[in-house]
Amino acid sequence: MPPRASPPQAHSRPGERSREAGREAKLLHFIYGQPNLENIRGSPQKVLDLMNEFETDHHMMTVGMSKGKIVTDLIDEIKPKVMIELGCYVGYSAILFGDAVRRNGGARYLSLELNPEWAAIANMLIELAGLRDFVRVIVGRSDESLAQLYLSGEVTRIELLFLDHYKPAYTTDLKLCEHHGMIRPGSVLAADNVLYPGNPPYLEYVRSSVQQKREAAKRGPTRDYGVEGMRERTVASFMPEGDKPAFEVMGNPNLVYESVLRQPVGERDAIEVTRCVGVQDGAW
Ligand SMILES: C[S@@+](CC[C@H](N)C(=O)[O-])C[C@H]1O[C@@H](n2cnc3c(N)ncnc32)[C@H](O)[C@@H]1O
Repeated sequence: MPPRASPPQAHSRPGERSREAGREAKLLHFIYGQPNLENIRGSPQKVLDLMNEFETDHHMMTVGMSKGKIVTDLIDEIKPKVMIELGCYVGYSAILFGDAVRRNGGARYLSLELNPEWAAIANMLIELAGLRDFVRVIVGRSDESLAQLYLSGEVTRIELLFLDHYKPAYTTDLKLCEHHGMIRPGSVLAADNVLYPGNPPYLEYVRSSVQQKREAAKRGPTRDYGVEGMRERTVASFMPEGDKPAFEVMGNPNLVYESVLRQPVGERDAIEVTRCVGVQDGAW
């Protein structure tokens, strides 16, 4: 069964932002149809401003400005050479964060996206923003792309990872990175949508002690998504029904995390910022 392109479409009510099918391509026409296109070319901020303007009457799945600021502050602090995001969509966060990584002396922004049409739209906007040589959109499912990045030697360590894709895959993708030794002291994770639509299994995992994770690991490696506490609609988004992670993973329960919720004022959602601060020796 082919992957579902987007979450089930809700019909918009009068006064609500449009959820019409194909609005991602409409965004591209809106931006490329601007009379002053040459003024916009090469300016990430001008492209983002137009995306924000389009969002005033269209529902888009972008991280937005207030939550985005939490991540750009992290980029200013960490100055990653390479940053990875899971879930590109039409490129809003790739442009916002890719620009910040470049400004901070970084080398590359890698954006992993399942849907090739949205990846193509993102690429056109990334190009317009002048980030074509800096941001690379990798089409495919995140677990397979992460494994490929590791096995090819392109990424052996996570500096800063932005998680914003299939909600049940946050924990399994993190465990996959742990399994390959990509998460080390100093690695930072920023996870979007942890309050809305919510991601209880991920929050539980990153807030668990080493002891609690060792206990849970006694059940052995899993090849299942944890979906407890998630809405059916969230679980049914993006991935084919009955999908399983590509790999059986265990993770590394010995990693010590410090995790905090960062919720902008007036925002119903939040970003969970998790720092790996150590490794505890010992078997489990
Ligand atoms: C919330 S949107 C990302 C928004 C984007 N980060 C932004 O702020 O502009 C989620 C995206 O994740 C993609 N996605 C869902 N599951 C995925 C997976 N397993 N691997 C890669 N991308 C996935 C979806 O196709 C969608 O484009």
